[in-house]
Amino acid sequence: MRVLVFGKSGQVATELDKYDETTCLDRAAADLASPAACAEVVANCEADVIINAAAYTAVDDAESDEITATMVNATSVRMMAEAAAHRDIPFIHISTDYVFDGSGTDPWTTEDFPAPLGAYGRTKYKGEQGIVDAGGRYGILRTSWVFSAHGNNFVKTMLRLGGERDALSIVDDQIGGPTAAHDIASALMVMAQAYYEGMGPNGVYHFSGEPDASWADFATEIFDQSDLNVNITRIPSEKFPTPAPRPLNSRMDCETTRQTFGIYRPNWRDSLKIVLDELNADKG
Ligand SMILES: NC(=O)C1=CN([C@@H]2O[C@H](COP(=O)(O)OP(=O)(O)OC[C@H]3O[C@@H](n4cnc5c(N)ncnc54)[C@H](OP(=O)(O)O)[C@@H]3O)[C@@H](O)[C@H]2O)C=CC1
Ligand SMILES: Cc1cn([C@H]2C[C@H](O)[C@@H](COP(=O)(O)OP(=O)(O)O[C@H]3O[C@@H](C)C(=O)[C@@H](O)[C@H]3O)O2)c(=O)[nH]c1=O
Repeated sequence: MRVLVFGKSGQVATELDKYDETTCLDRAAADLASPAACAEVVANCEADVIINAAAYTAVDDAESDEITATMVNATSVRMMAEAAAHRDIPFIHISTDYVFDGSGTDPWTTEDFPAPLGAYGRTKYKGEQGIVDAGGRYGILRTSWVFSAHGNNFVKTMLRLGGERDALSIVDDQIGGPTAAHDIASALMVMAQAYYEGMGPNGVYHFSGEPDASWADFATEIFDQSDLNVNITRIPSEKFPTPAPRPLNSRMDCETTRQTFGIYRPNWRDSLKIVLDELNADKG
């Protein structure tokens, strides 16, 4: 199986790059700000499966730059999916909990209707719709709160801030599943194999680490596992204003993913240990 990955240096793409089956394209090889050029890459590629791991992920910046975010997260995605459909190549894409409005406390199922609160979520939802409209074979994996030893993420922000300060205020009313990039890559490769064998049904799938937690719970575990002594004040979202509103309820029901692909929710505390070990090994 030959898997062509859009994105190379991102958190998930860095983990996908570790698999023998993958070839990863960086921005120079495929710039998602140029949709026609990306569609051309798909039209001419030699791949059995495509995974798109590139995206405009700066949630707050997207509020003031929705045009670029739309180009990268929606227009290019639609055109790449159309080119893949034309050649009958399965197209696997990653989406986000931020397509939901965060209401209620029940885990979101794949049947629930997205209603994004901000520009990033809006552009990601448009990307999903473009893939469905393209009419080819596809799998969309919605995940949440991604962390890894590479790139920008909450774990690395906490380690940096925890090294500078002895007290932090962290939001405690947004609840979701922290998910390690290496677990997402593993799930994507299981899906890729299924689609390659003609067995993966088209659809949207949910995948997040368990148990569900607040950002404050996540920060507490990061500091515990790192032996950093930081006093955490648990605050409501309104005490931490950001340009983009975040959903309060990001819980995701991952049952269909388990039933369809045999992919289980990973325990994020175990995965965090692996990531912290990797960061420590990089330091030493
Ligand atoms: N991060 C998270 O918490 C979550 C992410 N997701 C989704 O998971 C997927 C992977 O995210 P993650 O690995 O965290 O992403 P990162 O933010 O770590 O990396 C984004 C990647 O996209 C690339 N990229 C951005 N703009 C362009 C462009 N115009 N052309 C080509 N490449 C571009 C970046 O390239 P470069 O290095 O050149 O900038 C980088 O490789 C995305 O679809 C994201 O929406 C879903 C839920 C949570
Ligand atoms: C730095 C910091 C953040 N926070 C809060 C703000 C926010 O509600 C929460 C997480 O902040 P971040 O900006 O790191 O995370 P954010 O960029 O919102 O992360 C999101 O990224 C996109 C790409 C996704 O798809 C989502 O699933 C999600 O992972 O933590 C604090 O409460 N205190 C702090 O000191």
